[in-house]
Amino acid sequence: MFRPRTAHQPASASQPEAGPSTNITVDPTLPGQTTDVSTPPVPGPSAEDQSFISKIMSDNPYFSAGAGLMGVGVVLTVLRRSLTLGTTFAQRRMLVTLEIPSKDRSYPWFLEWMAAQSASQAGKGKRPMGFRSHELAVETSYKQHENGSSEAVFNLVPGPGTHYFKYQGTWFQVKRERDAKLMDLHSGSPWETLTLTTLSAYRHLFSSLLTEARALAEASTEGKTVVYTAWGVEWRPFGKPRSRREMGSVVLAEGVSEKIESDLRSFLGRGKWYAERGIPYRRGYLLHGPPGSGKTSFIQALAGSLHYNICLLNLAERGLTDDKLNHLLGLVPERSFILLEDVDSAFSRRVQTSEDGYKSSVTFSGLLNALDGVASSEERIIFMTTNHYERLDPALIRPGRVDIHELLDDAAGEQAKRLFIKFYGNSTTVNPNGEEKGRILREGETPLTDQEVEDLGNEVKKIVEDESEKGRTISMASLQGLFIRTGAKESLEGIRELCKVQGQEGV
Ligand SMILES: Nc1ncnc2c1ncn2[C@@H]1O[C@H](COP(=O)(O)OP(=O)(O)OP(=O)(O)O)[C@@H](O)[C@H]1O
Repeated sequence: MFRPRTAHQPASASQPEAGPSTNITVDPTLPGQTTDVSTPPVPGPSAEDQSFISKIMSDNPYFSAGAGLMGVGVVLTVLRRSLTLGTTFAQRRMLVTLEIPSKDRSYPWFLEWMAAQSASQAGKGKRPMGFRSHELAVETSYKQHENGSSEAVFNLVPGPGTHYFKYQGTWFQVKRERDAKLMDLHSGSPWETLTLTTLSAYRHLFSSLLTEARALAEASTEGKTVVYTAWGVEWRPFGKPRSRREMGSVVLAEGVSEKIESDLRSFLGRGKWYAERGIPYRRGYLLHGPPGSGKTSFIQALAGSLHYNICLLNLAERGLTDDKLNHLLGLVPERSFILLEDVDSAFSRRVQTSEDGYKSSVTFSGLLNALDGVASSEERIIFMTTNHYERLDPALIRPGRVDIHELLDDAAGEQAKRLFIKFYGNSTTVNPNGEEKGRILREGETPLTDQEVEDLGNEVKKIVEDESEKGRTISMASLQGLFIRTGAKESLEGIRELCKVQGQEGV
């Protein structure tokens, strides 16, 4: 309360001085006045206030409930945190995970294995693996029948998400994750990862599971030749694996096939010998000759006979650069031939131009460097084919790059006879895929005796030789086409008609 100063009061006494504690003299007669007032530096709740708060806390049910809830929340948070930590710790100690990125070779093997498990369980009437999930993916494969026709088989496998399966009595979790942001730049497919988890004690099952998956993948290509083509900077199987072509189904001039095969067989397995002498471990073969003389068929048959696959490379492919070529030739799948077809069209004038005028970015020196493969000491078997030997640059076919040059020509008399017997003989015959089958007679055709086949074969030989003397030849591919279309006797006249002036294009 404001009071006016009285006359007897000294001015100094009535004016408070600055300071933490100021003594003010006031009229003691005034009620409610103290003689010594201390001004506290920080205002705070008085004892009265404190007792008020605690009273509210204890008396007010809302406040006490809130405080209780807060306490429960804190406890739960602590529990949850400890549980997470505990789980992580337990996971680290007790669980083991295996990551298979989509880049890895075992990735398609494992998916194929999962598809096979699913299919076999479904076949046994059980609920197939992964069916518990609502996220399925389809893995389509082809099944080839005895008669050569093929049928698409759809296998449902667990799609992206988490799934469980049992292997050798142990539960596994498999997480299939797809990263929408990450792309495999070369294949254009989304980046995927499979993470397998199981108990640490069963970690050894990972390797047996992957071995089983690999064996299954290999079994599907057993007896087949896989043809790979370049896909960006990696090799990808082209189409389904093909049945191996029998060596006997490709009829070459006397001794040619045996010569190449024995050279290759003696090269294989001599890596140490080459390494000791510092020679790059590679062998190059050039098969040249007119179209339809069996160059590609022979390479296929040779690959089949040695249980090799084929990496087919088209040098005129768009986007193929020196770097990519070098990379591809350095990453050839094991047990594979590299096949460069029609190398003449690629580099006949040291500039590679495709039919539509597209100029490849692969340079001639880039090809030579890639073929030499300075960086690689791995086994390399390179086959090249051409219809125009004379157009090839000598640098491309010099020794060391091409070790064996072999001409596969139009049919010689003896070759034509052997092919005739293969088609019309009673013991063995070949179908167009080169598979040896029992003789299938055409409608109204009477089987020939062995003697008749031999006699007709000799006639075929004579016709081909006579025509050849006149400078008229026939390709093996044309003979094959004729033998497929006509009966044995009619084919003789057909051969005469089909013989062309030597060097004429076409089969
Ligand atoms: N010597 C042969 N023996 C058996 N069949 C052959 C022979 N030559 C060609 N053929 C048949 O002809 C067809 C074409 O043969 P292939 O593609 O191997 O010939 P190519 O010499 O590689 O031809 P191109 O030079 O045009 O590539 C195939 O179906 C094959 O079975």
